Amino acid sequence: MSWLIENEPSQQQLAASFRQLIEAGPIVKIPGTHDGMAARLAKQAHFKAIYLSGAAYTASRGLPDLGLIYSNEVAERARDLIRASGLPLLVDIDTGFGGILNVARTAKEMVEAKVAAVQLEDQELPKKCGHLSGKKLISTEEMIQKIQTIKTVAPTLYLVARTDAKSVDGIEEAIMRAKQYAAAGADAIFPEALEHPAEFQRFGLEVNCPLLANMTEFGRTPYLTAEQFESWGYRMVIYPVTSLRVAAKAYEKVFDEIQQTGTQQASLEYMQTRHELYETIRYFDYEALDKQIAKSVLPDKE
Ligand SMILES: C[C@](O)(C(=O)O)[C@H](CC(=O)O)C(=O)O
Repeated sequence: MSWLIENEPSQQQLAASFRQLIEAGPIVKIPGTHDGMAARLAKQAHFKAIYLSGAAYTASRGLPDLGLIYSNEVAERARDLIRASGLPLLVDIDTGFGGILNVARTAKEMVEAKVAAVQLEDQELPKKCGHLSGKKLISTEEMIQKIQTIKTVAPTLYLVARTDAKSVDGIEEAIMRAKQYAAAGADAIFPEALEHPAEFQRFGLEVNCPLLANMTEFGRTPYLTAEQFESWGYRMVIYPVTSLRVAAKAYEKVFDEIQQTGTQQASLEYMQTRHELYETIRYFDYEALDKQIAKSVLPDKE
């Protein structure tokens, strides 16, 4: 799918595909794609759904993940990813960007952007990365109201409710909240920052609802495979910040090389070539749309 040259599914179709993927199994591996290029490459790698991470989105703007952003900004990036890939997108909407009315506005904007699914967390503002210390939670009642609001104003959105309670009040509280969020209408539960396989397993046994595992890097969760999560009953696993971390390290390295040597030549083999780049974004199909643009011929050397 590419915005101007292919038909784009509707929000309802994308949300239904997302739900169907989760229900049908096997576990859905959902990579974070922080921009349109990453979204297209994820599609090229045959992923069936993609994720827009709050941490990666904010970092891509040079900002910390501390609740500094607004729903319309995230919706705009979400729209880019959907236009670029045509894939069902799960968006991290943090706390919903405020209180109940802000949650309602966010949900509406996500539907307008053709987002298939959203992930809402039970932290207070300013929110923090789930794997850091010092988080504060809103009450279970307030989170339930937020969940019900989304279901009322945007019934087609697939809703993943995240609880950060494990690292604040312990696993019993996290399980209790998860059950209440599912009863309030959440389609799936995301238990954040679990630290041991036994905790993932316990959640799987006690919470009777589709579950999402967060396989972020350098966090509290040990590196576990999609197959392991699946064996404990999980239906989705996200790799939220991977694309951004890998890309950032790569350009950190090449910037250093240019500073040190005055040329980027030693890095050419790690780059997407001009040809590969144009293939990814379907450059020539866009060019062909306008007969006034002469068809480009690429230099032999890539
Ligand atoms: C899932 C998450 O909310 C995100 O923004 O992608 C983060 C990821 C991270 O900071 O590594 C999280 O709070 O786990």
